[in-house]
Amino acid sequence: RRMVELSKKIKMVENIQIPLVGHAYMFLGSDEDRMNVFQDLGMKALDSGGLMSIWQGNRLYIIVADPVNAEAVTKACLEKDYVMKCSRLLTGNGSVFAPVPIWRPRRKFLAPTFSPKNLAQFMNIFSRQSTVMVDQLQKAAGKGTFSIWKYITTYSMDSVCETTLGVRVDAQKQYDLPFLKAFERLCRLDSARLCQPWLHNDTVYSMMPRYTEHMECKDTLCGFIDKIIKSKRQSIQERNDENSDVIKERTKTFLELLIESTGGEKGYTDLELLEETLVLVLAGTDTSAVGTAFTTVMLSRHPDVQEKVYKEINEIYGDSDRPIVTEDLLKMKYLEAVIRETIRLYPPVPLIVRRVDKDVTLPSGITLVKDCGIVVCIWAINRNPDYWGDDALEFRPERFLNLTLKHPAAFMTFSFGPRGCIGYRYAMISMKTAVASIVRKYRIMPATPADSNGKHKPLRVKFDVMMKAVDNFAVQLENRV
Ligand code: HEM
Repeated sequence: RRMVELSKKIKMVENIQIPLVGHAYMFLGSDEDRMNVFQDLGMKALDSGGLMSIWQGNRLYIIVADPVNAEAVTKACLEKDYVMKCSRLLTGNGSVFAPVPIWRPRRKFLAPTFSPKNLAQFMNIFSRQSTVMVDQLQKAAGKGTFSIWKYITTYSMDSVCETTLGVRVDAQKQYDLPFLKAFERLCRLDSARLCQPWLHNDTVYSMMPRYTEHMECKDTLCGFIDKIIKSKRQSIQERNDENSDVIKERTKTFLELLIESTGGEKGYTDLELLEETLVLVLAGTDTSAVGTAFTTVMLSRHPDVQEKVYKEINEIYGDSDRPIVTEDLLKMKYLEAVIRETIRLYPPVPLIVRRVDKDVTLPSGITLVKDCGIVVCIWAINRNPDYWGDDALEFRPERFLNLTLKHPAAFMTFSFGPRGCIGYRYAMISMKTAVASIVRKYRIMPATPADSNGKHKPLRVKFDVMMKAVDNFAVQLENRV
């Protein structure tokens, strides 16, 4: 009843409401249809002052498209929505989807492992893996249109596995490893389940044939990581026995940092380590890969911007083919602006869903009642003309040079508040290294040429756990000489 009263205070989406279903039917259709619905709802929320409401079955969801309300809800509503419980089948109590009492101490242990000092020691890994990616891309250079996604996502997977677990999975060279296949399949199964409300119930899902497949893939993935955890514990023990300072100074993976920061043998159990490292592999791989892939597409469509990026890189390296180091990344200010502008317009995670666990009064005076859901529409907030100007929909990287945000939550790509992305610095290092390595060697060209006015058709996007390009990030490459 309180939700019904609230729904009268916030503009409701105009589509017909079906008894018991509400507006849930709007999300049926293809991945592209679903993304179009999210975009449309976000833009309508913008038009109605930043908030909009929608019924999913018997629950009211509030769509938030302005940074003032987004800041308030991302700080006050830390519980993930019930719909996210589906993903716990894979990540258990891993921090990304865990209930607040479990998440809070875990975030405390995880946060220091992402310190700039720890991240800087990973630079040689990103650099080496990006060299492998550039070599692999040679197969596609000069051969017309192709999808760059496979190359970028395997670069990301190799980097994340090496920095998190300390293993070289060589995904860039061998695509058919059981671990990789299980990872890919699980992402698809999870995404399909999230978008089909009738599969949300655990009992119903456990009776479906796809549940068996889900659990088989989970066993493959977890078995692989569990073996690594056990052997890492063993080698840390051996190193401690040796007491060698030289060895202690080498690169420490997230797994080792977590074992240490939680108190070694007396700290996290193997299960807790498994859940947290699995979260890092899942949250860190495709997110950064999508950001990198969208950036290559934007560079292909904006040759003037690409030339500026190339010039900046050329000033750093000239004719040298030395590897990229941390200091180089600090000099790539324009490239950083290009990546930020890309992920403003094309945020890899276009929305987040939270649950109101106790009444929350928004700055506008509206009180969100316990148990309603909140969809923070990152897509729309990042395009809000009140905060980005009349050219909010245009790709203009210059806006990020010396930018002071009009509101701290106006750029929402990495979310906001205590539960925002912990890996944003890591992601920026990974994306900058990847894009710089590609532009250093290749000229990126669009899949199809621009029209006579130099304009391209709008980029078509779909919702597939993350937001991706419908054409799977098609571009062309040409060697720079
Ligand atoms: C462009 C790349 C990335 C984007 C756009 C992104 C986006 C996000 C967003 C939107 C959230 C917040 C969800 C919420 O507020 O409910 C999040 C959470 C998280 N991200 Fe990222 N992420 C990226 C890269 C990474 C990387 C590289 C890692 C780790 C290596 C990572 C680890 C995490 C973790 C662990 C959380 C959960 C935080 C918590 O609940 O305390 N992310 N990310």
